[in-house]
Amino acid sequence: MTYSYNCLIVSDIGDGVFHVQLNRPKKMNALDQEIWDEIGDVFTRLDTDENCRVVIISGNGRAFSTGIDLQSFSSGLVMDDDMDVARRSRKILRDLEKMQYSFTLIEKCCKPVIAAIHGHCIGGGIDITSACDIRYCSKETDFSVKEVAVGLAADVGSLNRLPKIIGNHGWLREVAMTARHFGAKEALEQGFVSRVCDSYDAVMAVAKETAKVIATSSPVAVQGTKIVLNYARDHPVEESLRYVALWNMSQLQTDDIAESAVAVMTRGPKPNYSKL
Ligand SMILES: CC/C=C\C=C\CC(=O)SCCNC(=O)CCNC(=O)[C@H](O)C(C)(C)COP(=O)(O)OP(=O)(O)OC[C@H]1O[C@@H](n2cnc3c(N)ncnc32)[C@H](O)[C@@H]1OP(=O)(O)O
Repeated sequence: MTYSYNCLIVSDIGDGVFHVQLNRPKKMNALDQEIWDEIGDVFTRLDTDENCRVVIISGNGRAFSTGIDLQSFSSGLVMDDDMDVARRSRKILRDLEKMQYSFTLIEKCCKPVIAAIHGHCIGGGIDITSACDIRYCSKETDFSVKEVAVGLAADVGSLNRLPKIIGNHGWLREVAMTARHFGAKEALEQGFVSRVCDSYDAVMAVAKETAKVIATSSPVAVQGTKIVLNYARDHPVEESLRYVALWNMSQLQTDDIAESAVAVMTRGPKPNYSKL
């Protein structure tokens, strides 16, 4: 599969690891409609690309992303006067759900997605990274759940996913209601990121290391783990136990288990697992 986009750079960086770079560096990867649509498209395709086992997402230039493109957002808010309230509202609903779904496709992609964050990660940048499986950042990263500062309640994932990531709801409500900026140290303390590195290059190096370990493991096991963890996050334990049992009813029949067991028992190298 070839991946060609206007606002994303997508590269196969080897060992089953793909790198998706947000690429509007002059606008600090602010999110206009085009990049929004491209994010949805690339994760739909990576989901079924059997050469891809893990994805790293990062930003080209000075930032991961400074959130919604405020220029195109404000011009998009000028509504068509010919529409009545009902029709205008239904259009807004459709547009919002489409925008939400682009980021939900990151979560739905059965390949693990690692966010390598640097510079600024603001508003929509938090929405994107909240939908990722693992978040690392560089020590100078500036974070903000900024939506309140631009007059809206965050509606494309932050308010929905952050409470599932961060245990300290008082802290979360404080940063979401004040739009206060916070740094890498605080993001680590609160569990939003799991590692802080010295620079963008160092974050990418650590992300690649983790990605490689995951990519050389059984894709049946890794993808099943993501799918089951997503389910467990949103359902009671009893239901998710049933779900994993039904899932593994088929997935335990994989050759990967016997191959893995031999490698573990003989302390041999990891097997070359078939693509999935
Ligand atoms: C329907 C709703 C769905 C989703 C809603 C999401 C809400 C959000 O995302 S809220 C967050 C909105 N973003 C912001 O508030 C950040 C705005 N940017 C800044 O505050 C600053 O750019 C900065 C991040 C503090 C960096 O400052 P500095 O280092 O001084 O760089 P600049 O000169 O300001 O920026 C360089 C260049 O990028 C353009 N730019 C940066 N961010 C955005 C943006 N979000 N939208 C549009 N353009 C942006 C900036 O205008 C500059 O462009 P020039 O052409 O060089 O002027």
